[in-house]
Amino acid sequence: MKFGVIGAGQMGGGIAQVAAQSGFDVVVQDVKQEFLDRGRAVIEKSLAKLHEKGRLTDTPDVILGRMEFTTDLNAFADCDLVVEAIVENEGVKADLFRQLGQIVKPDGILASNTSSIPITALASASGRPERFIGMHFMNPVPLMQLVEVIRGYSTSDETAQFVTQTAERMGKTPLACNDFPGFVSNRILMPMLNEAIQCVMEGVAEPEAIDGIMKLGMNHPMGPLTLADFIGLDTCLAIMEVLHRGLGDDKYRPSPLLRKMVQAGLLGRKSGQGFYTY
Ligand SMILES: CC(=O)CC(=O)SCCNC(=O)CCNC(=O)[C@H](O)C(C)(C)COP(=O)(O)OP(=O)(O)OC[C@H]1O[C@@H](n2cnc3c(N)ncnc32)[C@H](O)[C@@H]1OP(=O)(O)O
Ligand SMILES: NC(=O)C1=CN([C@@H]2O[C@H](COP(=O)(O)OP(=O)(O)OC[C@H]3O[C@@H](n4cnc5c(N)ncnc54)[C@H](OP(=O)(O)O)[C@@H]3O)[C@@H](O)[C@H]2O)C=CC1
Repeated sequence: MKFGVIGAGQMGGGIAQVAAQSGFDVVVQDVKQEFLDRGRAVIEKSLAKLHEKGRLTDTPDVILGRMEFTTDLNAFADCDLVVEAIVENEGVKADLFRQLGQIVKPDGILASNTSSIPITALASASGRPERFIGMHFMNPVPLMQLVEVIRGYSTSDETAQFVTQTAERMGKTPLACNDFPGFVSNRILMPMLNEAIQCVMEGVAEPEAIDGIMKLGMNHPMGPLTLADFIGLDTCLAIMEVLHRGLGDDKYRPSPLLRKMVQAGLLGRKSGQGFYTY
């Protein structure tokens, strides 16, 4: 199977890595060579770590040998499945899917790793809504079990079955849900992270204490502010905006502090500064 991934950021890189670990031939595309180089370096580091722990069936070199890195979208022409993992912005994703619908072979399946954006709207933009689906991996992809599989209004049974089986071949556990803003994962997770940010703004406690309370008191593996920094505060804000707009309820209003931090360029781990310094 030929597996395409668009975006060599934290999610795209992880998806491409796990696809190659599973034996698929993988093409990764990003807009600039420097993003591809950075993505490849992250994959190499992750593979080295997994190899050291005896968790790979092939060597990192063999796995990397199945991967091709390119800035050319035409490289997706003969892909059986293309998963998009670019910025969480509906307009930008829709533009990309409009192009991909023209490039990828007619029986190829297109999928979005979006955290929250309506799958049905992206499916319409692609011009092949029956062969379009949400395939939502969790961060960090090499370590997390779940793939949320989201059917759009016109997604065919064959497409859903193919993507479910592909997720299983990647060693993941696919779980199905319907096309509502934020699906299940982020409808439940993101308001909690937003509330933790609101607690910082209102001075309820220091960030370390908020995270410590949720880790020690609720057995969460990461505190909510550490997790928001890890996901990216820009992505968290984009998801809250989709929830707020899409569900029309003020309980999903993004915290003003979250908005302000994104405006200031404090995006969390990826920019070196968020609630913590990296
Ligand atoms: C926003 C969305 O749309 C949806 C989302 O994805 S929301 C985010 C969902 N993800 C989460 O909630 C993650 C919550 N965090 C966790 O589950 C855990 O902290 C974790 C699995 C990330 C890390 O596990 P951990 O037990 O806390 O410990 P940690 O010691 O940091 O890491 C375990 C090992 O994995 C390694 N590791 C971390 N990331 C890795 C990666 N990408 N590849 C390979 N190895 C990795 C670490 O280096 C570490 O190795 P050592 O044991 O040799 O030191
Ligand atoms: N972060 C997370 O925890 C999770 C995120 N997601 C979703 O995955 C997607 C990607 O998120 P994430 O990996 O964190 O983001 P990143 O910012 O790490 O990576 C996005 C990558 O896509 C590139 N890109 C932007 N626009 C285009 C384009 N038009 N064509 C090709 N590449 C492009 C970016 O380049 P540039 O740097 O120039 O913008 C960047 O390299 C989002 O939809 C997000 O909601 C899903 C699950 C978890």
